[in-house]
Amino acid sequence: MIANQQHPFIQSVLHNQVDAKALAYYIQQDLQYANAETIVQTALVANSETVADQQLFADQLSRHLKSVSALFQQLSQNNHNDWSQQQKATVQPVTFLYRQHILSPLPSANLLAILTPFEAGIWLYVELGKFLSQSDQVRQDNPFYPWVDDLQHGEFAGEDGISNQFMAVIDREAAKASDQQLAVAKEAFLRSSLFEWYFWDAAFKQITWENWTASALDGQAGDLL
Ligand SMILES: Cc1ncc(CO)c(N)n1
Repeated sequence: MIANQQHPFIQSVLHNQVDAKALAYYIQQDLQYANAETIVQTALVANSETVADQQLFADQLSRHLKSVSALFQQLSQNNHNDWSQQQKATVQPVTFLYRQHILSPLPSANLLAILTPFEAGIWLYVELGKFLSQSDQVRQDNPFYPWVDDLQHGEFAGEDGISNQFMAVIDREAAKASDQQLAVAKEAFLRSSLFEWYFWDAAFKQITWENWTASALDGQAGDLL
């Protein structure tokens, strides 16, 4: 989490120096990540054992779909990007890997396994939102302001926010899990935090499959992009 706070992309937000190309890449790739989150949330509904859990996940899925388009339209407008062009971008390498990471536990049909890597991303976003908001440096003229505002005042943060509600489900399910299931869940949580860092990094450098291909094929793969 601290590494995420210190990442140059987040630092550029803090200093109102977000690069327009990095933000455009972030918007397009996060929309693709959000589509994977939609699939994860349908699996959470499908694998719930009570109507109360089904309702929790279905209600959040509905809010997710509303906020995804509202927030990303606002970010696109702030960044002078055409909203109609943002939703059909190629899924780039890091986005591809992170999506696979949150989708991979779906066949397990296990609530703890499916919820943990997905909630880790929400938790990290809430914490980063808090970090940026408490810095008191991100104002309305900052193109990333709607993101910070959404995470602080939206449905995610706070005592009764969805992140805490999902954490409570994780704790409840963890009490019934085997040591091996707990170890897998913990690893999945940490890997999501790592993927979050790489997601900022990919946006900061606008990493594409073309970059990866050139880097691998021209034999100058020195720095891992
Ligand atoms: C990459 C990423 N992680 C977490 C969230 C929170 O839902 C998001 N929208 N995108």
